[in-house]
Amino acid sequence: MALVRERRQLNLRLPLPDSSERRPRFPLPLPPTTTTTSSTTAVASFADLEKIQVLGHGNGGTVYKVHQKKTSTVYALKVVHGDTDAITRRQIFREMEILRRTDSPHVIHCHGISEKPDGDISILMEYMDSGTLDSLLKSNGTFSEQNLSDIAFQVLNGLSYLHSHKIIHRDIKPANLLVNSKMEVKISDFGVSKIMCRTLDPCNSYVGTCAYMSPERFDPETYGQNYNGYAADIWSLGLTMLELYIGHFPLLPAGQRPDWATLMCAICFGEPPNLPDDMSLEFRSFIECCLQRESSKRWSASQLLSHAFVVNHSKKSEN
Ligand SMILES: Nc1ncnc2c1ncn2[C@@H]1O[C@H](COP(=O)(O)OP(=O)(O)OP(=O)(O)O)[C@@H](O)[C@H]1O
Repeated sequence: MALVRERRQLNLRLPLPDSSERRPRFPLPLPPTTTTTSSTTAVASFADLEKIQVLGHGNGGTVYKVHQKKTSTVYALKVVHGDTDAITRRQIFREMEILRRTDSPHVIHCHGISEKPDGDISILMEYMDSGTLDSLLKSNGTFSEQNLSDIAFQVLNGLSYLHSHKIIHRDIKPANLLVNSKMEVKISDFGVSKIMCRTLDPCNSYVGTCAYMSPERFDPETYGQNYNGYAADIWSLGLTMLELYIGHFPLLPAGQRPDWATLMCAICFGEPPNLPDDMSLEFRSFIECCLQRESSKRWSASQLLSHAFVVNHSKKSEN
């Protein structure tokens, strides 16, 4: 794998709205205390878990590597304290709601959720021992087409599952795709995701990491006839795949630190990203199917699962 030279940390999140707008307008109902549901697998007791190390800090919470003392089984435990702000709590409730509903080998599995009387929330998840695709890119460098085809196959299966259950992730990016040592890739972090109640629910809010947002999320009138959000996940996937191949955020020159306006212009009006000469025709076509500026021209997750880039490479992996 080639080394990534000029990789940089971008601040790609949109600024938060004024504090007056930050209170949830429709507070979500509180979930029941200590829950497991049909799609989650109960563990004996949260009290039997021992923290081993901090895996990372997210928006308002900390993720620990833990093990169950009786069985030595290792898990990841996300803990969000009760005194966090309303937006963070709203995000964690959304994540809990989605994790309770989902059961796919390509979506992070939740083993249980606990809520204490003081408001602390803990989500017990399967442990992914190789971190995220973002951390792998930083430590190992760019990915080969063969690896990317396999990654695309897995993420598309996850997205196809989510979309068929009317869930839009809205923050697909390398840092939200977890990996284990078997190179299994799973979609995580549902804090800004949306469950669509009706097919034509509007879905145009500015949430997620703005660099990976599709043109129609900035300008639904121009780029998103009947915009419903599913195609936005495909745009983000296209950018993610290209970033993992070239080693930097694809819509800007390597090393450029963009502000919000620069990013918006690059996404909505900039030239399509330059694709490297040595890229295969199949991969080139796959990226073009994801990065169509007009959302209705983008392929869906299930269509992309039959794209030659995914099918041909997954056939090679079987041999
Ligand atoms: N199931 C898991 N297995 C292994 N590591 C995990 C797991 N879940 C999260 N992590 C690690 O913990 C970090 C923080 O995760 P978390 O989902 O809280 O936030 P984030 O995605 O980094 O940020 P934010 O929620 O602000 O978007 C991740 O970047 C990842 O390195």
